[in-house]
Amino acid sequence: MEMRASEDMEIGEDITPAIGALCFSVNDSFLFSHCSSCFSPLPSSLSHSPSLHLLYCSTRCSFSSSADSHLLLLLHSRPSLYPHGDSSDLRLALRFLHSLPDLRHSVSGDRIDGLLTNRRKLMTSENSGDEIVSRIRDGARAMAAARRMREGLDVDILPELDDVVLEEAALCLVITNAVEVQDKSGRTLGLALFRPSFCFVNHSCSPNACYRTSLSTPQETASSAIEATPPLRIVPCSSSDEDNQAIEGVVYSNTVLSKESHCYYGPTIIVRSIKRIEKGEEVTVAYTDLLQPKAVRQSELWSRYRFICCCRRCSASPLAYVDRALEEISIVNLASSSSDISFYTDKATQRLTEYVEDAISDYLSIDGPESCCEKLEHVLAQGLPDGQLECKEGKPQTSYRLLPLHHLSLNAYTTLASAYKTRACDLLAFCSEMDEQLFEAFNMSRIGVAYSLMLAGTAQHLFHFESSLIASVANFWISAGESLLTFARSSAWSEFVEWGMPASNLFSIEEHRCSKCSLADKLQTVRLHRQAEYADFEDTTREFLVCVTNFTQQVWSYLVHGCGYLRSIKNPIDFGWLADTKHFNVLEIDFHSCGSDIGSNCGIEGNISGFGSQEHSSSKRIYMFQFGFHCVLYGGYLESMCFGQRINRG
Ligand SMILES: C[S@@+](CC[C@H](N)C(=O)[O-])C[C@H]1O[C@@H](n2cnc3c(N)ncnc32)[C@H](O)[C@@H]1O
Repeated sequence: MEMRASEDMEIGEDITPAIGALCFSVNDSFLFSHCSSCFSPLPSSLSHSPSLHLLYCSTRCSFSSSADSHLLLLLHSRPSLYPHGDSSDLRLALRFLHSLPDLRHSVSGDRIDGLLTNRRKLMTSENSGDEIVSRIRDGARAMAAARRMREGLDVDILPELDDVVLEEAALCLVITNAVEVQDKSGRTLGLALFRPSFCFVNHSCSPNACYRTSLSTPQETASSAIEATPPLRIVPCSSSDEDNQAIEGVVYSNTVLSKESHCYYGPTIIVRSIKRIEKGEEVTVAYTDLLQPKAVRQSELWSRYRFICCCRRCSASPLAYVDRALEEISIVNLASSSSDISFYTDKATQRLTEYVEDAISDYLSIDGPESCCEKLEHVLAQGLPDGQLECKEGKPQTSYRLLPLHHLSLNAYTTLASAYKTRACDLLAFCSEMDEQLFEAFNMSRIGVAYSLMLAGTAQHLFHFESSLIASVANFWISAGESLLTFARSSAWSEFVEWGMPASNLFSIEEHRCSKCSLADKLQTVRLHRQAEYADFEDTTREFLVCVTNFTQQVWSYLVHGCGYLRSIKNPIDFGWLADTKHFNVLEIDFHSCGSDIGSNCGIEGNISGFGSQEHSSSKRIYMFQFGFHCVLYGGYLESMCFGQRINRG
């Protein structure tokens, strides 16, 4: 089953109305703070009285009589029943089963009520050792026990595996179709199963659509019911008779769906085009993070959905540039036969992955951010630490380095941007006036800003080759912009700039409006007309890049002062030298020949006092502010393409 466009569509158009959820469930961690029915935050009087029962915000919401509350009691008294963590998918599967009017008529082949369970593929005997299979088995037994408990039956004797086929199928259906639901701040609150119009949309690693979820309370839903609803512009399609039979009657016509979607409250989902789509073309979304290399995407898709993606990007031969960039490491001084290359590359990649993951996990431990920064900067600057990869006897020491666009480098930038920010906040919490710690905190924020720019710049480069990366790029530019704005507005500047200006001067966007680009006007149009004009997208991007190239020249060396790895990056928004194929030869690549000068130093050297006083100039601060303003505007412009009206940030 798949969904095809019923008409031509431009970039940045909603292609479905708000599709309602069939059922939804909050994550375990929000059970006592959010309504189990509509996900709205609970009044503090309720959320401060921990209970083993599900909590609801109103009587209207407390209608559920599925076995989900019994499941919670059961898992609390017998945790060994389901030792796999969060139970929201089990509760969602129970709610789904409970919502079916007639189970006998709902099950058809590998589908329940038209939705694919994928149970046949997920539970085959050759997969029996997989983690997901034991999770489904244990989950299905716990669900069956909870259903027995609701019927008042004995739960001391656990049901046999053969007796939990329906529960197993419902859980497989949830794993195959459910989507995470976020609140306005981007926190994942829970899971939802949406109507078939969304569930029939397949995956691609170069998708032409994306989706956004939103939440509404019963009151908001009632008031929005009077608004005009956009049409459903996709239709289900299948060449299989079995599928067509199974979905008969469950796919709603445009009119019915338009009306019915307003009967729901809680999560809704809207699909939106991120590329031009022609009538009859399949509409696809991403089920996995598109900034991962092919092997990682394939492995994730296989373990959860059991399919091998054959999309345009995955089947490109030779490998698509973006995928090469995300996975290729540089090997310097490799003196071995060509047959050994892939052996060493695989081994080095495995070690680099372990090393980076280990460093990232340090972040959450006590004193973690500091050790995390040290390790990550070390691996970025120097590659695998000595002795991490055994070499054959007599071979010269080989160096394995991550290239700046490698997916592990991208993960490292994300973590470093956040770790430096955390370290700065921690330091500021303990320092009063101008002292060493204030300098250090300022230093940390500065490097954090530089890493967030690296992330945005590298993603922008990849986006040029793979336009479906738009949502990530939007997010990275907004984060980089927000970091720059916060840094420029920081009151610590007044300690360094002799003829400093008050930070309040850096709040007026109008005063600093750019005369060289039209980004601010573009976003204003989006706000006024609730729809952007994306026809001149390429021109807008070009204008933005011209402006930020200028800002980069003004502030980059200041931002990366004293940071060994970042100093080796000449320009964080120009990675054109990497796209030059000759540099991609794994044997030839050498940072030094690519305009980089990674030395033995990494991490921050010295402190801010090492700067000349002219470095902390008011003009630097203003450039920083204008740079941030551009990044937030451009990120907001891209975000409005992917998500419509969610352009409230900045
Ligand atoms: C949410 S459903 C999508 C609709 C589904 N094709 C159907 O028939 O109902 C997810 C399942 O669809 C299938 N699927 C999605 N994208 C696919 C792709 N690119 N290639 C092969 N199978 C895919 C997988 O079986 C996956 O578990």
